[in-house]
Amino acid sequence: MDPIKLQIRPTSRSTALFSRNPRQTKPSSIVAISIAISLALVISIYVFFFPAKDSTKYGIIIDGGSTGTRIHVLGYSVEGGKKPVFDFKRGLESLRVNPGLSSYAEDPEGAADSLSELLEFGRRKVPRNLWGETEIRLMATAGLRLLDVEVQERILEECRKVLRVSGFKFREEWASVITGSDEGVYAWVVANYALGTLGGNPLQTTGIIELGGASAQVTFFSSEPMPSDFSRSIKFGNITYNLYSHSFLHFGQNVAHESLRELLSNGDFSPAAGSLHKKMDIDPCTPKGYLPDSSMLSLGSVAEKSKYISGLQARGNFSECRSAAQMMLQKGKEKCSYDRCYLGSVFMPKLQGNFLATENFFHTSKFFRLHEKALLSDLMVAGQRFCGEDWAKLKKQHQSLYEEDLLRYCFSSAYIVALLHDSLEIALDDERISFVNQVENIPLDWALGAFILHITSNLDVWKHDWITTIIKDDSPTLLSIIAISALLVLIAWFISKWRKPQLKTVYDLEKGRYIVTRIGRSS
Ligand SMILES: Nc1nc2c(ncn2[C@@H]2O[C@H](COP(=O)(O)OP(=O)(O)OP(=O)(O)O)[C@@H](O)[C@H]2O)c(=O)[nH]1
Ligand SMILES: [Ca+2]
Repeated sequence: MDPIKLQIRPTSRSTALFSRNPRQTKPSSIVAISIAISLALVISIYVFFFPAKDSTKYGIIIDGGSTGTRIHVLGYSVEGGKKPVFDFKRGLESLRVNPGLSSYAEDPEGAADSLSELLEFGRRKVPRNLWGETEIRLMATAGLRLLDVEVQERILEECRKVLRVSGFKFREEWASVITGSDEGVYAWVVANYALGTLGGNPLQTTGIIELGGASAQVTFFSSEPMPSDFSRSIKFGNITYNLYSHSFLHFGQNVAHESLRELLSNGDFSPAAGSLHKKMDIDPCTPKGYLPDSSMLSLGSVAEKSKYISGLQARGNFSECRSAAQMMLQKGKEKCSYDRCYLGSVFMPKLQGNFLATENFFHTSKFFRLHEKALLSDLMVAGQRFCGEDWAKLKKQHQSLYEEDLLRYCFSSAYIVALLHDSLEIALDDERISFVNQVENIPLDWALGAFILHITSNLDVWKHDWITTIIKDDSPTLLSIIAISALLVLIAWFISKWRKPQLKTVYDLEKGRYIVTRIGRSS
C-alpha cells in the first residue's frame, strides 16, 4: 500500500485520519455518475423551466347591467392540474350592447334577442372543441332588481332559451339576478386580486365603492361587529375576510339623476331654502341655457329615461344641486335603527382603510381631467365651474360627447360630493380615495371577481393537498420526480461504491516520515 508523502504537520501527537492511497476510482464509475448527474439536471431544467403546456380553459359571464349588457370571455390555464392562472390582460375579451335587459320589460323576447350578438362574439373567442365544457352564466344586477319579480323572471326565461342552445355549457340556475351584496363582494375580490392583497392581511386590503347606473355598492373589510344582513365572510387560503357589503338600490347615478329631477319637478323640495327660485321649478343640476332637444325625446328608451322633465328651468348651481342630492340621499334617515346611518336608514360601519372609487366615480373624474388620487375638493371646484357654465359654451367645448352624457356631469360632480363627503363623511382632503376603473390593466369589473371566486373555489386551489395532487395528477411533475429520485439513488449508490477510504496516518520515527495506512477493507 503506497504511503502518501504528506507534509501535513499534525496539530498534536494524535493521529489524523485522512486519505492514503485512495482507491483508484475506475473510469467507468466516473462516467456513470456524470451521466446520472447530467441527466438529473436536464430533467430538472426541463420540468421547471419548460413545464408541460397547461390546458387553457374558458369561462363566460354575461353582466346584465341597467345601462347595458356585456359579455366577458375569460381564458385561464390550470397549472399542475390545480392552480388556476388568470391572465386578465390577454385572456379577457369583452363586448357590450345597449340598452340593458331591464329596458325590455314589455318585450322579454327582445331581451333574449339582444344576447345573440354577444353569444356570436363568445363563439368566435372560444375554440369550438371547448364550447361544450365552457360554462356560461348570465348575472343580472340593479336594472332587473328594480323590476317586479314576475317581469324579471319573464326576461330571464327568454334569455335561458337562447343560452340553452348557445353551444356552451349552461344550467337553468346560471341565469339569475345576483344580490347587490354579491356584486359588491365580487368587485372587492377583483380589486384586491389586482392589488395583490387577496390572501394577505385583511388590514392591508382595499375597499371598493362602485357608482353604477342604477345602484351603488360599498364593500370593505371591517373590524367592527356587523349585523348579519350586512356582513359577508369570504375565505382565501387560510385567511377569512369579514366584509361589510351593501348595494344601495336607486343610488346608481342614472337612476338617482332621474329621481332628483322628478323630486324637483314635483316641487317636493326646493334646492336651497330661501332661494329666489323657491317656487319656480328650477333645476340646479343642469347648466343654464339647456333646452331639451325634441329629437332626443323621440329616441329609444334610454333617451326617454334621460329626457328632460318638462316644466323645469335649467339653472346650473353646484351647491344647490349638491344640497338637493344630499336631501335625496338622507331620505329615510329618520327610520335608522342603528347607532348611526350614513345613507338613508342603512347600517354601515365607519369606513376603514383605503378605497377604490369605480365606474361613474371614475368616468366623471376622468371627464374633469382629475388625477386618480384627486381630492374631493378638486372635484368640487371642477363641478362648480361646470355647473355655472352656459350650456351652449359647454356643448362647443365638448363637441365629441353625446349631449346625454355631457348633461350628466353637473349632477354627477355634485352627487359624488354629496355621497362621499356629505353622507359617507370622507373628508374633502382625504387621500384614501382613488378614482380608477382598472388596476395593473385589470378591469375592476365585478364579473371578473365572480369568475376568480368561482374558479378558485371549484378547483379547491386553496385547500388542496399538493402531494395528493401530484400523485393523482398525470402531469410531468410526477414522472420527473420519480426519474430524479431514481437518479439520485443511482448517484448515491455510485458514490457509496466510491466511498472515501477510512485511513490513518502514523509517524515512523525510524524512517522519519509519515506512513498512511487504510483502516478496514483490504486493498
Ligand atoms: N361619463 C361616462 N359614463 C359612462 C361611460 N361608460 C359607462 N358610463 C356610465 O357608467 C355607468 C357604468 O357603470 P355600470 O356598472 O356598467 O352600469 P350598469 O352595470 O349598467 O348599471 P348597474 O346595473 O347599476 O350596475 C353607467 O351609469 C353608465 O352610464 C363613459 O364612457 N362615460
Ligand atoms: Ca354594473
